Amino acid sequence: MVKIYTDKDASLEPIKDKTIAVLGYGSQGHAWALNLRDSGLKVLVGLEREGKSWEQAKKDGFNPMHTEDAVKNADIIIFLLPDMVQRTVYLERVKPHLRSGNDLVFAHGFNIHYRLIEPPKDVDVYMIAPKGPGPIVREYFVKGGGVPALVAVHQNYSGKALEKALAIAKALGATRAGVIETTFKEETETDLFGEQVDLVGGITQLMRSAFQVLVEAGYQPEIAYYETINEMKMIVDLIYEKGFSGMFKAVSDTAKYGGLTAGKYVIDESVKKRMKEVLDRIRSGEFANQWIEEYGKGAPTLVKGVQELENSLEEKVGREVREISLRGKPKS
Ligand SMILES: NC(=O)c1ccc[n+]([C@@H]2O[C@H](COP(=O)([O-])OP(=O)(O)OC[C@H]3O[C@@H](n4cnc5c(N)ncnc54)[C@H](O)[C@@H]3O)[C@@H](O)[C@H]2O)c1
Ligand SMILES: CC(C)(O)[C@@H](O)C(=O)O
Ligand SMILES: [Mg+2]
Ligand SMILES: [Mg+2]
Repeated sequence: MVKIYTDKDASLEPIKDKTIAVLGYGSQGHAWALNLRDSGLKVLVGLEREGKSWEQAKKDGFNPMHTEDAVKNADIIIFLLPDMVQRTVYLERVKPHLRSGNDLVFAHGFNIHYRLIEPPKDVDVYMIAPKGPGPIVREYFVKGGGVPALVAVHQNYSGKALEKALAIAKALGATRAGVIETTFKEETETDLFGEQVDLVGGITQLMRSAFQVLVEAGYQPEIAYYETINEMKMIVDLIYEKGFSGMFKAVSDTAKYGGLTAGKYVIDESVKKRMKEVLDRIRSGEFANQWIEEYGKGAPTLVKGVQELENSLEEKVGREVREISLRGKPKS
């Protein structure tokens, strides 16, 4: 059984007198800066320029500063910038000011694993990778809980890198749930795989395809939305809390039988075969190269895909239907 670190296995001691620079104030950045500060740590927010994130950080009571200034004043530097931005910021703003004994910290292993960032030998390099979106990392913390995370050490110059990773995980709230040790390789490859075939790519495509089939067959879009998209949350909440068997216990025998038979027909071995191809492309570095190239061209596929999604019938209908279903959701 894998070792799961919880609050009792972690102490803030190794980082309590350190200054921490959080670079970026987006999805993860705002959650980390706020959680670490609420845990009593000294946090600076470093940003490239004044703008939306800068204003938000100010509203949240930080005194945001330019990246170099945060780096010069920090012992621990946390990269919470988009993965494609981290290399340039590292080379131009972080590396020139790095001091022996600094810590470079990541929330995802992409830049280290694919060697976009190659740190000097005299710094610690480690990761705390939350297994959930940034806003939830903040929400759970505020409510007294925490989102689970993975920790990994790439370089242990001080000999204390794991203790410090666990300390940050504790300050983030992650050890209130559970933290598992991994490697940069395992985190990077599994995280990319999960978000591509399942969490972000797979689920969106599955729900949109099911919605489109019903609408194209003449059913009302609102009914199709309730059925194929809106109810997913309740089903996934049951899986989250009680596993697949718990979810199966909550649905009818008709749904069980139909689900078992049609599910395997739709998501068949050919889907698994393509999932394996996706994993191969991640492991070989082909996906990383493709994404770097796409980003270099201004990310046209990403921009077009998001626009298409935003203008889709399912999003239009969703905006109306969500108002209705959120009205019914109990406030917690
Ligand atoms: N989003 C998540 O929930 C999530 C979950 C786990 C791990 N991660 C990892 O956390 C890291 C941060 O991801 P995120 O989704 O929070 O980032 P994000 O896209 O929300 O980051 C936005 C921040 O980066 C700044 N930024 C954006 N473009 C920039 C540019 N060109 N130059 C300089 N600064 C720029 C913005 O001002 C903002 O402060 C990544 O390594 C990601 O893989 C994210
Ligand atoms: C929240 C996710 C999908 O788990 C994360 O990996 C990301 O990249 O945003
Ligand atoms: Mg990810
Ligand atoms: Mg992830």
